[in-house]
Amino acid sequence: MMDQAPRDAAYSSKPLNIVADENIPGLEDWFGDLGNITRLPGRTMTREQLRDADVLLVRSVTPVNENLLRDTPVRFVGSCTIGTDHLDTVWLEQRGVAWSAAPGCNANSVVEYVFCALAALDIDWRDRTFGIVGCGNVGGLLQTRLHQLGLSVVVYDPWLPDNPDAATLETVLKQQIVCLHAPLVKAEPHPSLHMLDTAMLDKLADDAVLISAGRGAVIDNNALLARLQRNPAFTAVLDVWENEPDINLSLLEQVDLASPHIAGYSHDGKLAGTRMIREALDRSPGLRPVSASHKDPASETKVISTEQSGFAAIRDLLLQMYNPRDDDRRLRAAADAHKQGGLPMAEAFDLLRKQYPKRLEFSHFRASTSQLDKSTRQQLTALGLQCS
Ligand SMILES: NC(=O)c1ccc[n+]([C@@H]2O[C@H](COP(=O)([O-])OP(=O)(O)OC[C@H]3O[C@@H](n4cnc5c(N)ncnc54)[C@H](O)[C@@H]3O)[C@@H](O)[C@H]2O)c1
Ligand SMILES: O=C(O)[C@H](O)[C@H](O)COP(=O)(O)O
Repeated sequence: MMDQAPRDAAYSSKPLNIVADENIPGLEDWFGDLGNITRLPGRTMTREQLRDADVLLVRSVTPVNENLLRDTPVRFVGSCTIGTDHLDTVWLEQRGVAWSAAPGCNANSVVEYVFCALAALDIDWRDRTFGIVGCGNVGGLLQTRLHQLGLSVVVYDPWLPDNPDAATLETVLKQQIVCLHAPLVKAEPHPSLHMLDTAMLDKLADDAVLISAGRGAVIDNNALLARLQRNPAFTAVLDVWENEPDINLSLLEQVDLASPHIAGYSHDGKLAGTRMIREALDRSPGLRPVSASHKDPASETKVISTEQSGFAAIRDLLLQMYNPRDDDRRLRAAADAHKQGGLPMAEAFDLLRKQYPKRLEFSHFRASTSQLDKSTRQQLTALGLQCS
């Protein structure tokens, strides 16, 4: 991350021309006071569209590199995402273009997705062992939650050898539930591209559950397809895919729970990304600090309850808040429609993401739990629900 002075000093005294991905929520609230905002589809942005832009705001689908920015006046690039693999940060820094991503903005959303995915598959995690690959904001938060739930977890993160749960990749892959939260890294010394190839996938037990919510290409998708065809009892949950948005439809048929890269798409996580980029821009020397007229929307609280007890109660409450089966159903329906001559799959995948329903994080819910036993209430609290 680099907060560096833009080269044009006059830049700070005039309204900014902001070009932004049309799928960034809260743009007007967080950037409207700075100048003009032009909204464009992120996937197809061109250099020509940036010829008058001072600020470029993107999501993960826009490769930001010399090809896009050469000879443009862009002096600040903000990506309202955790991932940065779409940014050529070396080129940006060489050119003195300030940039920022939004570390951790939707980490909580991804962790909630993991528990809801297990609930949707009716997998009682309370007697399973967990392995986490990549232990940053997402993996680290999942690790903390698992500790709070009193569960056993080992983690593989080559940059964090002192993590108290550190283990080899092989050991992590032998756990009953394996969660992938590594970024896509192509460079040595620790590339993650196809880190799970045929040999590594074979380390997973036949009845393992593999949840992938980092970046698609961390798993060799053809190797995963072969493993699933060989061993249908193996459970795969895929939120991220190789070659998004043009995903492998044979793989989609084989996975147990599928979604169009929306693990981080809670309303809270998306808005946090927008806010963090505004804050980064305000810290950027030479850009005008403006009186903040924007504010976070009032928080909503919804009351939920259940007739169930024990794990069934936890499962029921989680799925009332967010049921990944709905995402799975929509993605499979889009694939079926495509096969019958509907939209190209890549367009359908992007449309599902663009039209994603508003999803609130657990903290917005109060569970009416007086009839539940103490241990169940403690687990719900550890998962982040308010209990009454
Ligand atoms: N599915 C989604 O909606 C969604 C949402 C948020 C983030 N993500 C992806 O998840 C990734 C992780 O998010 P984060 O917030 O934890 O990022 P982070 O940068 O906080 O942490 C990433 C961790 O991965 C580790 N790492 C790097 N190379 C590795 C390797 N080869 N093997 C194992 N670990 C490695 C790093 O040391 C770091 O601790 C992001 O980079 C992003 O690509 C996906
Ligand atoms: O890196 C991230 O923050 C997530 O993968 C994010 O949810 C990606 O969403 P997108 O930018 O593709 O809309």
